[in-house]
Amino acid sequence: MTPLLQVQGLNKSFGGIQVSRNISMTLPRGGRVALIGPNGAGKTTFVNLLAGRLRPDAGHILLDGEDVSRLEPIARTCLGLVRSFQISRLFLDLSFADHVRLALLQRDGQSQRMFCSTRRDPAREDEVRAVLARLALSELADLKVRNAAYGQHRLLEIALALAMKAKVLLLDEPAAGVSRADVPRMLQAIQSLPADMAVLMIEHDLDFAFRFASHVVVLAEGAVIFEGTPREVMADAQVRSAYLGRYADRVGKGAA
Ligand SMILES: Nc1ncnc2c1ncn2[C@@H]1O[C@H](COP(=O)(O)OP(=O)(O)OP(=O)(O)O)[C@@H](O)[C@H]1O
Repeated sequence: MTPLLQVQGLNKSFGGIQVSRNISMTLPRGGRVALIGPNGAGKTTFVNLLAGRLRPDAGHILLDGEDVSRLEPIARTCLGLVRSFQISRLFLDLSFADHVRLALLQRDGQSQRMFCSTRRDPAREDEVRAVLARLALSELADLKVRNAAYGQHRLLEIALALAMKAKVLLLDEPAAGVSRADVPRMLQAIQSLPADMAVLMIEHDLDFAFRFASHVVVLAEGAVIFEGTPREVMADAQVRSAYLGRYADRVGKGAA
């Protein structure tokens, strides 16, 4: 079966410095993959290439077999390759339910309707409630984004990807900046996403990444240096020296 997402030989340079080196990987339907690596390894650049914010110098990105490498970000989003919404793009004076409603309207190609009609479609309202409930956000339905906590904003970003019916969700450090107490809730939210949605997450918090992922890709100096299960990644000598060092030792001791 064709993998949902296929990345073939992506290269990207900035001013003569190669930041992505011949990156290839696949993501199956429902895959849960963490992308890890040291600072400057090229993780964000890679996600920018996938999402369409950057164009590769060479290589291809195929979604469901269709080459999307030259498409604009919005066209990729419409095909189901969705990057988690950035907090800076939320509307402070709209509620959580409003945001989900807008995402559903956009998904269904009806976003112009919000200007033409104030009538609420009962089926859509059911869906708004279902999306919020899935992420345990029902109680915040009427809360304006302005009055919500940072961790709640980040949960809303995931709710929007759910509403958009993402096939592949790209998450850029979902736990970053979230208070320690809220991290388990974030993990739970991500784990509650539909089983057929593939999720690729960049994450510096390795405990978080390894709890989420069944497969881990390690980038260093722009290239994939290792892929495997969290256990295999922690056991690999090259990965330990390039990146994991103290983390793997700490976890190893903790487990002993
Ligand atoms: N637009 C750009 N122009 C020039 N250099 C860039 C640009 N974007 C990224 N870089 C460089 O590319 C390299 C990889 O950066 P990138 O942000 O992709 O790494 P990263 O793995 O996401 O790092 P971090 O974990 O610190 O966020 C870095 O050396 C960075 O300075």
